Amino acid sequence: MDPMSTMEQLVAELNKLNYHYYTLDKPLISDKEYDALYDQLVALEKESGVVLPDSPTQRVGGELLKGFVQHRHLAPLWSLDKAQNVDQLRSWNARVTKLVADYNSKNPDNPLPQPSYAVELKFDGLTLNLTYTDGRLVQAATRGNGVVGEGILAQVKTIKSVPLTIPYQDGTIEVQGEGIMNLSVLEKYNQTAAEPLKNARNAAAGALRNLNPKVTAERKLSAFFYNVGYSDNIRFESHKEMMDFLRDNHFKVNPYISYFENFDDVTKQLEDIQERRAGLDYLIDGAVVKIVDMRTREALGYTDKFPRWAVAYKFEAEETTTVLESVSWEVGRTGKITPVARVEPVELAGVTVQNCTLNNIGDIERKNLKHALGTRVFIRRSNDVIPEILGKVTEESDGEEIVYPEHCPACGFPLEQRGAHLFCNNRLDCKPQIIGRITHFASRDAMDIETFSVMTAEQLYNELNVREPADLYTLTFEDLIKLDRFGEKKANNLLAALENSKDRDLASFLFALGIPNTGKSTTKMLADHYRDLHAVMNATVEELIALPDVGGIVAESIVSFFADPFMKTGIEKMLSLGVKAKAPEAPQVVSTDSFFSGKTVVLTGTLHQLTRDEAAKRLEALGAKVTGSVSSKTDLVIAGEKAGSKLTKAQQLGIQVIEDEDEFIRLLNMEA
Ligand SMILES: NC(=O)c1ccc[n+]([C@@H]2O[C@H](COP(=O)([O-])OP(=O)(O)OC[C@H]3O[C@@H](n4cnc5c(N)ncnc54)[C@H](O)[C@@H]3O)[C@@H](O)[C@H]2O)c1
Ligand SMILES: [Zn+2]
Repeated sequence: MDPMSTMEQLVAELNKLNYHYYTLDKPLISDKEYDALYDQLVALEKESGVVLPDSPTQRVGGELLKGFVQHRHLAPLWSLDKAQNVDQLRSWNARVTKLVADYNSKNPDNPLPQPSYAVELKFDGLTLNLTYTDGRLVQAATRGNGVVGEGILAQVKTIKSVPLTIPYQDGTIEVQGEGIMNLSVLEKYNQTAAEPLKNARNAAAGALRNLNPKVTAERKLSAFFYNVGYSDNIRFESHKEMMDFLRDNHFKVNPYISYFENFDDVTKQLEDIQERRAGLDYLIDGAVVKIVDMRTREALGYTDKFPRWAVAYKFEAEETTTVLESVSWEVGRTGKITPVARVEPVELAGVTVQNCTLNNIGDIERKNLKHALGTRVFIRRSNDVIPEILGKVTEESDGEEIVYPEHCPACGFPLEQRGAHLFCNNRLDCKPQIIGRITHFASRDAMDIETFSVMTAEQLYNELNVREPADLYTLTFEDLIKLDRFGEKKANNLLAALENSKDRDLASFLFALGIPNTGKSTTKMLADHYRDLHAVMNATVEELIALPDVGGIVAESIVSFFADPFMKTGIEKMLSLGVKAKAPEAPQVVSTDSFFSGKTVVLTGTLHQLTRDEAAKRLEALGAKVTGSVSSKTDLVIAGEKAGSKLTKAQQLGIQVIEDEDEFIRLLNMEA
């Protein structure tokens, strides 16, 4: 195809994509894919020197929706030039530096300062432009086509952090920011929504451009503000001054803004932001680098589309689209069946993605994926987690049905549906469940059997008939040495690791058993509370529910786990083979007649003869309750060296204080 026709096609395609993205808030492809097409058009325009009249490279944003009043921005709203990598960022900086040098050679009397830089996060949401007149919010608008936007005042007013009035009352200003939906809010919303939202950006944009402000309010949006685009009366000298103004006027400004004199430090900061990205509660698609000095900004000016004094550094995309090819079903150690999607291989965030999670059948239904085989879907991968399918690209398009299995794919046992999940109840005879249980038992947080892996579990299952964790403790050197890939050393290592594991504490042992719905913190709490394996095994639901953080489901899971004769026999077998399931350290008998018993004690300052932790343990053993802060309920404060505010407070409240460490030790020992 000749370049001209390619360009025409690209322009038509991109304009269609823009319409779906900007006007309908329902993108047809991912940003990553869009950017690739866009870059292709830019390259062709550069090569040919021709720019078609309706090329998207010449305009900002998209068409306005009908139904909203139009708002003409007092100053235009821009798009941002972008850099995909550090080289492109350096080219931007080279252009800036050159323009500044040119300016200075023409204006030697009043030169611009050396460029210095502000680095901000680039929020992925919807641009907001708020108009305040004499301190009152009078209009809020979308960016629209950059010159005219849609008035969405009622919608923006539902954002609780947007100030309706501000202290600054000197005429009219326009303030720009980004309306966003926090990821935690999106997750919560999706838990109960009839139609889950696929993406926080479109969720925010769709909510703000909904004619019904009640819908906007339900989405609980937030916003960050980063620019004063227009003002009747106020001029800023620097970016910093502008940010201070925004903060002083109660706008929510993101805390991650940093300033640099040196361009190399800017690139370091970008790496830092990239590392933080996964921990943020909102989407960012990059960082924005801006020139700090306002006079320099004016001198650099604007192209048709963006300011020359700022650039967006784009991060690797976390979202793309691909075709859902098939679904297979995996059996976990609790018998839970998890659907795993196979997709057409696609590059995403530096790796080739082929498998995605679908969580459970409830998830398939909620995401409207039941008839999605062979259709295009959005997938998302953040950090190292397994990519997730978000939903169909076009809700209307139907593909083949995902057929749910009726029998366990591993053992053929009929499956049972509980809530959103399918389960294979054939616990004693379903290979992946057994392998999963044994592998979990051996894992680091459980029995910590070194060098043990899934492969070991499979080999022991296949060749030595190991069917449950207890069988591990019957293995002999003669058994192991027969196995493939097992030399003398490896066999001895495994036996030694097994021997060591017998000394693991009760909490780890309980965790190793893999009680459904019961994680590490719960097993630790159980061990601390009961201090004895048989006491945990005999606990009743009523008893368990009374414990901290144990709900009905967890209590039921624990009781029915230990009611299972198979589990009981396995545990007794392990005990007889030398597993100790040792109670946590700290004395069992709590003294009731000591100086400290029944007293609420606060430890503060530095002790020299023992650590604060040790002191707390000793006190608890003597029947004291050790707490962190001094209040009227405190009976006694032990003040070590450099004790500060807690000591002062104790003195104010007239609480008994022991400041002499020797005296404290004497009292502790007296009771021992
Ligand atoms: N998937 C699709 O079909 C599709 C279609 C069109 C556009 N897009 C995406 O949109 C991008 C085009 O973007 P655009 O012109 O709307 O926006 P842009 O990427 O050029 O960025 C400009 C916008 O960034 C926002 N921003 C966030 N944080 C900021 C900060 N700290 N300082 C200044 N601005 C900040 C502002 O709202 C501003 O309007 C494309 O790169 C593409 O990824 C996708
Ligand atoms: Zn099975």
